[in-house]
Amino acid sequence: MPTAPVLLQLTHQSISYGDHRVLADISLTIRQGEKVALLGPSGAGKTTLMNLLYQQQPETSALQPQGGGLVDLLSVYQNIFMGGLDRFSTLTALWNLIRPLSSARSDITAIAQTLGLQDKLWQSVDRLSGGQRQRVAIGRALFRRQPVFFGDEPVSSVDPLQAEMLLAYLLEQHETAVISLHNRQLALDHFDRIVVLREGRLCCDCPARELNGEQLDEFYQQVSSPVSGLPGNTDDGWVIRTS
Ligand SMILES: Nc1ncnc2c1ncn2[C@@H]1O[C@H](COP(=O)(O)OP(=O)(O)OP(=O)(O)O)[C@@H](O)[C@H]1O
Repeated sequence: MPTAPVLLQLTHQSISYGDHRVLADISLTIRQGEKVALLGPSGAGKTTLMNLLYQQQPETSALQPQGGGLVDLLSVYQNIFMGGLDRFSTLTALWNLIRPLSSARSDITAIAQTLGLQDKLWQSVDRLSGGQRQRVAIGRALFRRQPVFFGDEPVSSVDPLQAEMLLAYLLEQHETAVISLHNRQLALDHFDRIVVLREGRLCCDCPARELNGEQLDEFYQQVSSPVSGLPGNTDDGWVIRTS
């Protein structure tokens, strides 16, 4: 089978805030079509890494930042519409604020229905629950209609059943995805590849089928990698690193 083209690539990349090193010597290649889960303890550098990757393909990507990045005083409809702003002229977008465009309206209504938000379409998002707000942010990413999805804990505020369904839907709707999660089982069940960061370093980059929950749990506890016994190189060209 031919190897898919490289979509995103970092080579020995480091990032510091002042004298605080946040990412250290990261080399990472993501190919078209890959579904990559990004794991690691809080503060490990996942958001920083995701932003770095997103900056390589902003025009063809939808980014769902941590917290959603919604505009509180606008409605669910308007927030979802913002995902597609690039496709409309400024005048059309402004007009849409006053009177929703019929074409966008039918698309956004369909997205809201898929996300169980049809009853909230005209409500301002500051009156929604955390899980509902997160679904609006997913709707905005879906309306962006791009092949690549970056999600920073995109389903952390919804209940476990919804999290499974929404994650599966997001992965189905995007050709390539990089998603940070704290739920290790979701990562194992839904992704091809799992990348784990610890203290700004890559400590695991491995096909999901070669990992289990206990190994992933240990990344949150131990200094050394629990998969150090696994082969260093796989047929897919992924390298397992130990911290
Ligand atoms: N703008 C900033 N200025 C200074 N330090 C920052 C900034 N953004 C992040 N950091 C620091 O960089 C480190 C990595 O942060 P990052 O948000 O990338 O981690 P994370 O793995 O996504 O964490 P979490 O799982 O809690 O969201 C943290 O120590 C954080 O305090």
